[in-house]
Amino acid sequence: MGEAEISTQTAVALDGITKRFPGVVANRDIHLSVAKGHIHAIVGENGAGKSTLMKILYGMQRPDEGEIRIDGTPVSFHTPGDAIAAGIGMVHQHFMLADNLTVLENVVLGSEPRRGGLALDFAAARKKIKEISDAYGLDVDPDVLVEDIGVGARQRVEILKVLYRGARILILDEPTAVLVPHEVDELFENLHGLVREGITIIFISHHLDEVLKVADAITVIRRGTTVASVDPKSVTARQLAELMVGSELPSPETRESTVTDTVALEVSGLTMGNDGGRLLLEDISFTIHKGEVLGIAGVEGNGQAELVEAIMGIRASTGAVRLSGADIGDWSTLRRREAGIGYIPEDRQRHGLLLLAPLWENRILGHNSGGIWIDRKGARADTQRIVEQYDVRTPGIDVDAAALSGGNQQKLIVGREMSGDPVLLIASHPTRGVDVGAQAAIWDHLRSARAAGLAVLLISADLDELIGLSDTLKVLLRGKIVADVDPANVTPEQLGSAMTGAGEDA
Ligand SMILES: Nc1ncnc2c1ncn2[C@@H]1O[C@H](COP(=O)(O)OP(=O)(O)OP(=O)(O)O)[C@@H](O)[C@H]1O
Repeated sequence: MGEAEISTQTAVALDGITKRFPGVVANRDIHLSVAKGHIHAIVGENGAGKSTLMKILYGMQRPDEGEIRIDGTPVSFHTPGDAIAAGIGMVHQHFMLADNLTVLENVVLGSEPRRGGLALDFAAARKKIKEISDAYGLDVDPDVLVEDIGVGARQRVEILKVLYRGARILILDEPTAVLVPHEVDELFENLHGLVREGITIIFISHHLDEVLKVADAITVIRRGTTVASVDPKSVTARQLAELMVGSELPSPETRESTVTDTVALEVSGLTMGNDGGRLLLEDISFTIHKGEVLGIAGVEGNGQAELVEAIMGIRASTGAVRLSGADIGDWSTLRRREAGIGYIPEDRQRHGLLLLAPLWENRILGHNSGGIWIDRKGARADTQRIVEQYDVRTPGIDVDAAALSGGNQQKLIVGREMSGDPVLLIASHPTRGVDVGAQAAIWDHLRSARAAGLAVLLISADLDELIGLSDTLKVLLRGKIVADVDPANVTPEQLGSAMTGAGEDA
């Protein structure tokens, strides 16, 4: 490739990017070239340096070395504002929309310069939104409240928002993590619509099958550096995973039931009131035996969070919750934990970790009765064990949790919650954000704990995970269990449609 050709066709060029953090080189001499109008995927293990690289491209972090060129022109970003001005937009994994505002208001607010209290020109904004959604085939109704639309539509609003601000290069951070299969297909259609109109898309994903399906080019990052650029047509998911890890992967285990007759958790008639006249949970009953994984499938926001909070005693509910036969309905959350409930929360940054505390202090989080006596030595030794056993990539146990990559934070939480042989593990999205190798390792840990008698309540948006791990599978829709599904005989597509209520009346 000659220089001239690169400068006319390359939307983004990263040359020799290096970024150091204390004890870690997050990016080491990265070279990446993204062709204009391509969908370019970035894959790599947890902690490989993907997010850091994207933060550098979006002006959230400054590189220590290296050059960024946009459409051939060298740029230097100090803030995301600089990146946005250069035509770069970022869609984060956690949507940043205000539920109680309309789509139009969400798109306009935060992107319109407010001069001297002038009213925003909503008529012009509506016209522009219409133009953008027509041009790119993004189906959104500007006048609905965001709280009334589904996850896939919210994501379209986020994309529209950055296009509205003039982005021509979109960075998407694990865009499919929260979507059900048909929404993934819709998203991919939308992405194809965007690139046809000359938009360039860079996306990070751990879902290698999807990457192979949608990407025009793939770059693999391993331990901070770019190790390969591959053509999706010429590799398999397994080969891609092996490039990420740098060695061959073990073969997955087969399914074997370990369900016993001993009831670990019994939930009966669990009901939680009222969100504007609608029950958040309605008459939920099930039992989980020792050695059993009970999976709950559902589109996010259908009562999963409330169910977990009710069982953990975080939110009030009626009905009964029994752990190993004891009625724990009146117990505090801490007492429930001490009685043997491990809890992997949905939002690891808000509820799972103290980001500004070192890893070993995070080991104690939620597991200490509040007395003044803290067993530092024990906590440190056990943190070291978790780091090794769960392959948490970190310079040490004294760094703050905030310094770990997302996937490594997750591995730390899983390791902590599996410590001390819990009776019951409540696992909300236990492998969200972890790479395929770490996911297989966490599944192995869960399977062997299950074989030793652990009962697991599994909530996950990853349908392969739900189907692969669950002994019993139930579908939660609008706060009710609407279907029992046999995990041995269901495809992700069938499960996906049960989750959206498609088979509800069948
Ligand atoms: N603010 C920070 N301070 C210190 N170290 C950091 C910081 N941000 C990232 N790191 C380290 O840089 C490395 C790369 O992290 P990064 O978040 O870029 O990985 P990633 O590939 O996005 O991982 P994941 O798939 O888990 O999200 C990791 O070792 C991480 O611990």
